[in-house]
Amino acid sequence: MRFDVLTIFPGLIHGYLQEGIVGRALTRGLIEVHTWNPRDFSDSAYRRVDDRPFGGGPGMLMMAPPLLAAIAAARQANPGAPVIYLSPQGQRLQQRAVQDFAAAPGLILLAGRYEGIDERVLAAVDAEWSIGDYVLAGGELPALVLMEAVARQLPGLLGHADSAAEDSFAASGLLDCPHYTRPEVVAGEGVPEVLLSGDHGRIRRWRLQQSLGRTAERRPDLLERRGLRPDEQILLEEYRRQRGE
Ligand SMILES: NC(=O)c1ccc(NC2CCCC2)nc1
Repeated sequence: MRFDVLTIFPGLIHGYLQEGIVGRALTRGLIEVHTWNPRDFSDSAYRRVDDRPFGGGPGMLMMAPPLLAAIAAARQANPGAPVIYLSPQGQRLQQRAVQDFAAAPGLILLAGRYEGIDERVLAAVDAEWSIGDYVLAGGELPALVLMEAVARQLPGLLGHADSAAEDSFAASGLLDCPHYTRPEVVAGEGVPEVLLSGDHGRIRRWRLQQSLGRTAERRPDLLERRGLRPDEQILLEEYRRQRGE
């Protein structure tokens, strides 16, 4: 899958991609990442990409012409890829959308800087997405978040076991259960004995029960939307009894 990122700080994108699973996906050729710097598309002497806002107001805005030219170049290089602008005004990114993006032929990600971009650029943008309700100095981190979330969905990236487990929770719509590894005792705290029992049916049941309980406690909104199977309802009631709720 090919990602094209439009950014005046290409180093931020390439730097992050040296490590981790996205870095590995790059070296393994599972993904390609190209950056386009709007400065290279500026027709001004000083490669200007920003200017003062009409109507006044603090800070600077990114000018439309360099961004529109960079978008056109990226579309040429990544045909069929949707152009996505990362901003707090966008739709909230959730796992469902990540899975849909993973099926796209490619993605072109526009990372803004300064106080934002000229509104007329949005005529060349297919969708606006937000990674959360907070404001960052640039769209590069949101672009990297989207790229990593999508890359993890690509077959062959995580290796069979992990991606299957991951999907089970993403598909289950529940929060993850607690995890433990060696050493068995940490600061006097042991590991739930069920996990040492070797009884895989019991372990699966305990993990589902923990996911249900934690989701009910921390994200009741997720349960609202998802609903519970009768067997899950029973597990959750038992969880609550054990917790003395
Ligand atoms: N929540 C977000 O996904 C998000 C995206 C971009 C951004 N800042 C950018 C947007 C235009 C100038 C800086 N802040 C936050």
